[in-house]
Amino acid sequence: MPVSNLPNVLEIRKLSVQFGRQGVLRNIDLNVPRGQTLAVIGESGCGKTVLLKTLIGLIKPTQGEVQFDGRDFTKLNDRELVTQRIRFGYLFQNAALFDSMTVGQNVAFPLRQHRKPSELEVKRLVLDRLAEVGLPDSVVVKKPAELSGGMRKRVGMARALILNPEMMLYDEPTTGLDPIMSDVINELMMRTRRQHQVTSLVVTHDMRTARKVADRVIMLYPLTRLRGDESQIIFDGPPSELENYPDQRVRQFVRGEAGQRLMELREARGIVNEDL
Ligand SMILES: Nc1ncnc2c1ncn2[C@@H]1O[C@H](COP(=O)(O)OP(=O)(O)OP(=O)(O)O)[C@@H](O)[C@H]1O
Repeated sequence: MPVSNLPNVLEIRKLSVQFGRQGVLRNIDLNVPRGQTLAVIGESGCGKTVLLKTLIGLIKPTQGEVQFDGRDFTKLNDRELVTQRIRFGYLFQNAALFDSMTVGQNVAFPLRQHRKPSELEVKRLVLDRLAEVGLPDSVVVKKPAELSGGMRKRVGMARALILNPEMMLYDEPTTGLDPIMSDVINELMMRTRRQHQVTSLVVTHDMRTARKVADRVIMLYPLTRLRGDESQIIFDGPPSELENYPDQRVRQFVRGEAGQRLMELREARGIVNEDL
């Protein structure tokens, strides 16, 4: 069955997030079918990470609902949130490993926090997950500082997978990695989807990642520069439609062209036909 025919696991309704007087997200409506890999793109500061954090209750929305598997996350108390959050695996932007712990302790951390495993079970699961992300047993005793950026991301991924999440959230999974290591991470995300049948949401600037791993892409636009009350999601479709999409803000973003943005900056500064 095509992924799009599956029921929604995530339903976001009229979601708005505001910090003081700064509006970041406005009236976001989004349904994500179970098993889909959705990439969220958009320029720096448009609210991609805020969206991700709001989904798992790390940020409270000003308005709206986030239904995961039929449960409104915005209505849960802190204790319920902790229990529900283990259904998500979160790969943070910089892998966010604990520097003072070994790799083994980092990967085992969620397991020890939320279950009561025997030491034998911990060892087996940690080594399994590390093998799954292509890391040898020998890294278990190392500290994160001794690893390369790509290895740290993979350790972060092993940790995110240790409790068998239903949904994976990736925040800039390839940022700061060379093209080969980025592709290793892309392949791992695809394998994780196949092996664990997870739904995935990938926040990324990396168009290679969006094109390769996603069934569907949404592009968010910064609220401050939206025209009137148009939707903040200015693109929603398969990656193949990005390149020639009629909205030039989308085309220029995916092609990495500054055109529209330069014009807006010139307009804001009252400059016409001049270099910035
Ligand atoms: N906890 C917070 N308190 C106040 N403002 C915040 C908070 N978190 C994010 N912001 C603001 O919200 C805006 C959107 O931030 P966000 O991190 O979601 O952007 P982004 O699209 O993920 O950018 P990038 O691609 O650079 O990571 C920024 O202006 C940021 O300063």
